[in-house]
Amino acid sequence: YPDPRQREEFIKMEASMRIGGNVSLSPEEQQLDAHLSKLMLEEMAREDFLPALHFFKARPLIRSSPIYGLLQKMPKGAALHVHDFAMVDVEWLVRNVTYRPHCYICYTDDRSVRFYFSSGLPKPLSNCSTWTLLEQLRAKTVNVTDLDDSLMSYMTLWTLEDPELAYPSLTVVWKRFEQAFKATWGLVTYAPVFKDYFHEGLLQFYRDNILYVEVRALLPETYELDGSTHDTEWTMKTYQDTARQFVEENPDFFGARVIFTVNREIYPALLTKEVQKAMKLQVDFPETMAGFDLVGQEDTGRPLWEYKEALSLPAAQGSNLSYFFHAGETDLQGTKSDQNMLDALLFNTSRIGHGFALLRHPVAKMLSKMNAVPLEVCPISNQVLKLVKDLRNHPAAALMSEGHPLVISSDDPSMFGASGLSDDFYEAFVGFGGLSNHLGTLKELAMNSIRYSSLPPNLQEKAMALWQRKWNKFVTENL
Ligand SMILES: O=c1[nH]cnc2c1ncn2[C@@H]1O[C@H](CO)[C@@H](O)[C@H]1O
Repeated sequence: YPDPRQREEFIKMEASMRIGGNVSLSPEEQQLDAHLSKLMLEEMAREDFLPALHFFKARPLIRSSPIYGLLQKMPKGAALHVHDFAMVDVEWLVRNVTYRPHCYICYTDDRSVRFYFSSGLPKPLSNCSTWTLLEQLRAKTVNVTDLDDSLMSYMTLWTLEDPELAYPSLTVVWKRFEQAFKATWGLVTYAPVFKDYFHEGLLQFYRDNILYVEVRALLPETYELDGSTHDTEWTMKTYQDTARQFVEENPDFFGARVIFTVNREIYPALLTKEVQKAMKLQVDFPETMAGFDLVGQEDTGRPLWEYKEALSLPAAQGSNLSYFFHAGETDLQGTKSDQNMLDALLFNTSRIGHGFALLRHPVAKMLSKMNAVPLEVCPISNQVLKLVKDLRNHPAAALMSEGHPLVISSDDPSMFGASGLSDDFYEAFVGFGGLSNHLGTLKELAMNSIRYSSLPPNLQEKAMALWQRKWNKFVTENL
């Protein structure tokens, strides 16, 4: 006959192992927590459990849920995993950016679009129609709203169609995903737009109650109307200036740092130059440069190990360049890329982007836990990019239950129709634990995002103090 006291102890033990399991709550926090539990019960009693639905179908229901309302108001800390050109909703790109003068458009053979700002007719692109000035196209168009809606649809995966029909396979969804970035490219690399885009991106995160952002950035050349270009340093400096300006305008925001990224299609011999560039940026922009990463589809890209020579340079040269590798964003087991998490850890990565495959790699999992190398978990991204259907089955649900270090982020909110971090927090909070989660979970997730940021210790302390003030205010205002 089982001993009921021992049973009680085991249950407590599990609860305390969870993320947030040991966070102590003030009387006010306990009151809010009780309210939150009631809301969670209601959420779980719904006929459709929202994290089990595809986000494209769940979004309107999520947005009207009281839990979402709270999560939106909650100070969520930092967004540590977001990509440069997927921060701002596409509505802003179309309604603001494409209405600026000198904006040309062409339609590609594979049903996408390209944009380019130019004082004269741009040079023709292969596999693209002739360039048309958007202003003229709109003047000739009867239903401009339809035209604008169609422009938006090229720059996001978000659709009202059945997502399973629109994106039947991983290959298809990734192709459309990269197409959407290409469609965005000519708008966001136009120098005047580049600045405004980042400012708007910070604003959208700030409005979602996030106080600090780390951007994965390709740092491309940007161009002007006359076709002249600016180099990587310009791009980096513009990030720095824009972040500083934003903090001046909004003193309760903590700023932004940049993780320089290169696509993992690059030839290994060519990565050396990129890593050297990263080391130089680290010296020239110590305030803003956070580190280096490789991006793009992991299954089809080169495994990290093929880049080992280039990636060994910083240590050999005494550079303090940090790594923030994407790794384990794959479903394929036993492939070369399936070792990326281990290799990321061997290269001393500061965090792991995704780590979706971690449960299948006990050694990598142990190293990540022992060395406190957190995963950047992006629930909606993993669902839309077809790694998991029902978010209750996301590996992070298990990892959260055993207190594995992780943070929640949104990856590419504009691509998925998400906004800031709130949608991903909803999926994580409700989907990865249901009633086992509580206010302590949310508190620890938010604190993790500051603790595991690339900010130096003295700034981390300041950011944490700022977050704590906001948190206390949030708690008292929502009792
Ligand atoms: O979830 C992701 N995994 C890997 N790469 C990504 C993800 N999201 C975006 N990018 C990469 O970042 C570039 C834009 O900066 C995109 O072109 C894409 O290759």
